[in-house]
Amino acid sequence: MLRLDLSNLDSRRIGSQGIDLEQALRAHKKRLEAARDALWGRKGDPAEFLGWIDVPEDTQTLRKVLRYREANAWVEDLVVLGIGGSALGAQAVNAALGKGPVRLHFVDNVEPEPILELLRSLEPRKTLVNVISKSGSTAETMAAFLAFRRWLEEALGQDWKRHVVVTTDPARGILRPYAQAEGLPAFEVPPAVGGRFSVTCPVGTLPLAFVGVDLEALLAGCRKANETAQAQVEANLPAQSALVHHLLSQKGKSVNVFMPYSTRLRYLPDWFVQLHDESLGKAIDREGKVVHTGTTAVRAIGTTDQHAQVQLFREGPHDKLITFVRLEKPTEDLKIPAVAGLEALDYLFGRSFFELLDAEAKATAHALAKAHQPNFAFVLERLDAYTLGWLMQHLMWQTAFLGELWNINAFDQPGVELGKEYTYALMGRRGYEKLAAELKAEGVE
Ligand SMILES: O=P(O)(O)OC[C@H]1O[C@H](O)[C@H](O)[C@@H](O)[C@@H]1O
Repeated sequence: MLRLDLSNLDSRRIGSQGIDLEQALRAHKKRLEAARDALWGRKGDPAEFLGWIDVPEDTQTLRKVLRYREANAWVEDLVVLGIGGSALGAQAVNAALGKGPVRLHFVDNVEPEPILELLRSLEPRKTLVNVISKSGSTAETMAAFLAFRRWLEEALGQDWKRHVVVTTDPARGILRPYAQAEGLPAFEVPPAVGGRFSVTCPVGTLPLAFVGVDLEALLAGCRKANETAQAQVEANLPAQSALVHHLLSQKGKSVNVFMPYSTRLRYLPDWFVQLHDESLGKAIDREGKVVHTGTTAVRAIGTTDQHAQVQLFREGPHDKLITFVRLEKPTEDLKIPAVAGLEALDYLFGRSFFELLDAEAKATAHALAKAHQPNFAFVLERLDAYTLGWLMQHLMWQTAFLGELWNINAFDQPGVELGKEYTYALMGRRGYEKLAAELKAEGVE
């Protein structure tokens, strides 16, 4: 179960910084319905990159993933080589729900020391490498693959092939033909699913199958989010949270703090930051007009960041919308014991850690509201696969709705290309000689 707690956005509570949600829903009903119908209507067109809506229905692929996991019971360490959308979703779900027995490692940077440290800690015979790249061309992932493939081959000879599994586009890029030529097992990233929307396809499900996540439940939660995204505006949770973002951005809230009260959800903000920022930070709208849309998502974790960032959230610039994720029930709880001689702490004696966590979440949200800082919460009944799947698919929908409201393409990322090309030029890639010369003339070499 997932619900929205919008009480700290209410203009009756926080004044002009807030909104009257009921009135806003009425006023924007037509627009939200048009957005909803446009998204559902375009779903079948691969060029629209809305394939993530239907992926949770694909039980056949899930079965294939689960069969692969069963056939590879020897794996003790699974190394994911992937970056951005090819790593962040699985990383977030693993931290929240992964229970082993396999140890999952993510290589999503090219800093040599951590890669060497990981390589030195692994036993090649017990290690499976999952190289994940939709494009099959991302420099960081490919560099890591070259290194891990060599490491496996040096240790295992021709048997290295049993230790690599590829996840990539069914046709495009260099990984697919390479997997075919070498006879490597390979899973697909559906062409109409962008990386940051891919956690429910084998990009996410394959690594998560090795750490015992209930994938059936995760996908069922995603389907529940789809159901709400189809509903009338009054029951359409993604349309509502998107509207909140839209209206608050119009009130100058250009920063979007995403703050789960959960250490288990510590990587969810990283996943959300990519989803939100890459999708919505756009220079040009669908009509070709210069717009520079976007709000900047910021990571925070409660209670930890109460002691680091909340001072700014409360008293700093009024440029923020704060999104909390709160749990209603713990999976397990721990009593705080009474200790003689420390009676000053008797307000804690006999209470539980979850009670304290919950009190801090509510207290902080209320204290922010008192300072007229708008905030709202996704309230999860508990942290399980179904609810997390629901939340993640909800956030994908929220992003898609915002793309519609802002009339931008939420599914491309043209702004990251030039940096990649400069990298190729600096690395001396064939075909980039002219750009390298330009960079040199500009003092970059
Ligand atoms: O899966 P890949 O093609 O390797 O892409 C990995 C990531 O890199 C790119 O630069 C994009 O900005 C991201 O949206 C993408 O998730």
